[in-house]
Amino acid sequence: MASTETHHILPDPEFIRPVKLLVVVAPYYKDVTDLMLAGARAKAAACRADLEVIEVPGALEIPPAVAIAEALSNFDGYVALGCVIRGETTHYDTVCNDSSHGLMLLGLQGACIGNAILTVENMAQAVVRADPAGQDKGGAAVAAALHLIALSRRWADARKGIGFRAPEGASRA
Ligand SMILES: Nc1c(NC[C@H](O)[C@H](O)[C@H](O)CO)[nH]c(=O)[nH]c1=O
Ligand SMILES: CC(=O)[C@@H](O)COP(=O)(O)O
Repeated sequence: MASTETHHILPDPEFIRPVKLLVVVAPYYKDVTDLMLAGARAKAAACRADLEVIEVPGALEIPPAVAIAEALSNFDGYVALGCVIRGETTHYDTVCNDSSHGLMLLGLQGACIGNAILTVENMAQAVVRADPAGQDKGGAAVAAALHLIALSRRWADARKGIGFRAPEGASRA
């Protein structure tokens, strides 16, 4: 008669790979991105994720930096930190639309990206959203990237049968 015993399969420690995140910061408004970086670091520490931080001149350079890293390095995911404040011309629209659209295109190709490029009317709006004690958009972007990484690993490992090892003698569930 078939055993009715339930075998609890355990995550195999060798398959719990630490997460490597690349944080791409555009310090066009450094006081704002410093706040978001503090929130990002706190969230990453709480989730035991490793962070590497690089800077680019502005928000328009964030998607290309992510694309280069995705092509040439081995990060599990990316966090975009930037702040775009409307000026006198339509350049605001270009910077906002092209930076967010660029990240979305990379995401649709499988890059795990949390986007905290703030697009605001003034500095007061930016600070409220950047402050870890406020809306903590930097921490939220880390959480978003980690969520996508978890999904990616869940389905990749399932496809390869990786991640779980039944106890000795147990039949694989
Ligand atoms: N106005 C803002 C910019 N503008 C700069 C562009 O992002 C870009 O670096 C430049 O056009 C050179 O390619 N960047 C921000 O991050 N925030 C702004 O408010
Ligand atoms: C978001 C921008 O590109 C903006 O800061 C540029 O200011 P302006 O439109 O006054 O040239």
